[in-house]
Amino acid sequence: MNKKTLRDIDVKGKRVFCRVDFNVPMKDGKVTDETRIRAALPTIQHLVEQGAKVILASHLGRPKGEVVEELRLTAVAERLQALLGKDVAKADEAFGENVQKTIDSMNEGDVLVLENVRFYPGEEKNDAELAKAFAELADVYVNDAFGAAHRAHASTEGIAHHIPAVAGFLMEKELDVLSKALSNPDRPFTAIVGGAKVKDKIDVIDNLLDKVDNLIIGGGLSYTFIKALGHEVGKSLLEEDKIDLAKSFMEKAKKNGVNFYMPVDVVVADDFSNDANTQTVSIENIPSDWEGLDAGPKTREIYADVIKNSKLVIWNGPMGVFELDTFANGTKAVAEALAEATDTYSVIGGGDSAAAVEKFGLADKMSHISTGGGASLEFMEGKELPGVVALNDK
Ligand SMILES: Nc1ncnc2c1ncn2[C@@H]1O[C@H](COP(=O)(O)OP(=O)(O)OP(=O)(O)O)[C@@H](O)[C@H]1O
Ligand SMILES: O=C(O)[C@H](O)COP(=O)(O)O
Repeated sequence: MNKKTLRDIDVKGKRVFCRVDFNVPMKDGKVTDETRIRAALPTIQHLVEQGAKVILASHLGRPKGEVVEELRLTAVAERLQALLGKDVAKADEAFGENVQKTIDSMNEGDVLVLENVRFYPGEEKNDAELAKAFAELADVYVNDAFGAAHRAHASTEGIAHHIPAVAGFLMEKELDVLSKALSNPDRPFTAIVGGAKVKDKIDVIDNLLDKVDNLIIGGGLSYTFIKALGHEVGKSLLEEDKIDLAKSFMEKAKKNGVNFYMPVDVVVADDFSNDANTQTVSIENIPSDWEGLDAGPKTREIYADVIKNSKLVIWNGPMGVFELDTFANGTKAVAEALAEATDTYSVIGGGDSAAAVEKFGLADKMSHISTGGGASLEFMEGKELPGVVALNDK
């Protein structure tokens, strides 16, 4: 990586403003998935061990510049305290006089969690004054929030222009894995793109077609491709205005010598529910009143074979409506094939695909599960991440 990291600086006795992504799922005031907190531990532990005064900042949810009681970071700070096994203080604001006083009284190795940075309208606007106010709290800025690196906000981008700014260990690892995958991949290299809409995946499919050996299309976006082949898709998800684009992707695959895989059979249902009537049909025979919600058994077998014969697989987006058990088999087949393919390096692109492998209990069998949904997608699209660009060059 051409950016400075924690390894390049001495933090002893320094006040370190460390941006993390503690945007974790919550229910009834409790953290329901602490993956992102755990992922930030190596950086936090390093800062503690090196004797820094550790000031942690994060957003939680989308409070839109206002204080939303349920989106305070108090429960998150409690989880962090339990995971770190040491006291973690929590401020009720993210900058200002009170916060300054708390920081003045910190000792080396102390940890403080600031309040949700999105309680302030200036955060998402990347307001220069707010960025300066954050910077005044600290001597050094560490960005470990890969999941928020695609956002140019005051605590992810603006602050980096005021004090020395480096990447944390999680940020470094995420960028290393994803850049190696895209710039110097082990081959055969397979990308699996699923999820709901073609429109959200246009740039990622386009960019991947220049890099991969195999492209697998699945999930709701398959139906626009099935329609592009001239078949009817019944009540399945279809983006009429993207049919020509789907055709152009198939042509680009051919031109680039990329093996293009899409479903050959699908599971259709008469209702969007677990108790729906279902049948498996080939893509030429989707009944007009039914909706395709999962990959069929032949498709699953083909996808599993491609995966097992790959050296590197990156996966973004589920193969069906995996949240409903009746339609989870396609997504599960992909997750299981990745788990069984021990010679294959698997990169799960955050978001729903990460939730799916968790749900199937296969998370520990994957080589790398990104903590970034939107961020990993934008990276795979070939876009620069503002939170990374703003860091100091090596
Ligand atoms: N055949 C289908 N019909 C309708 N919805 C589908 C189908 N297959 C998958 N989905 C839904 O797609 C949703 C996820 O797709 P979406 O494009 O929103 O995000 P994603 O691809 O998971 O992106 P990320 O992984 O970055 O969060 C899931 O909720 C899943 O139920
Ligand atoms: O959950 C995420 O993808 C990140 O924390 C970014 O959150 P955002 O989409 O609300 O900016």
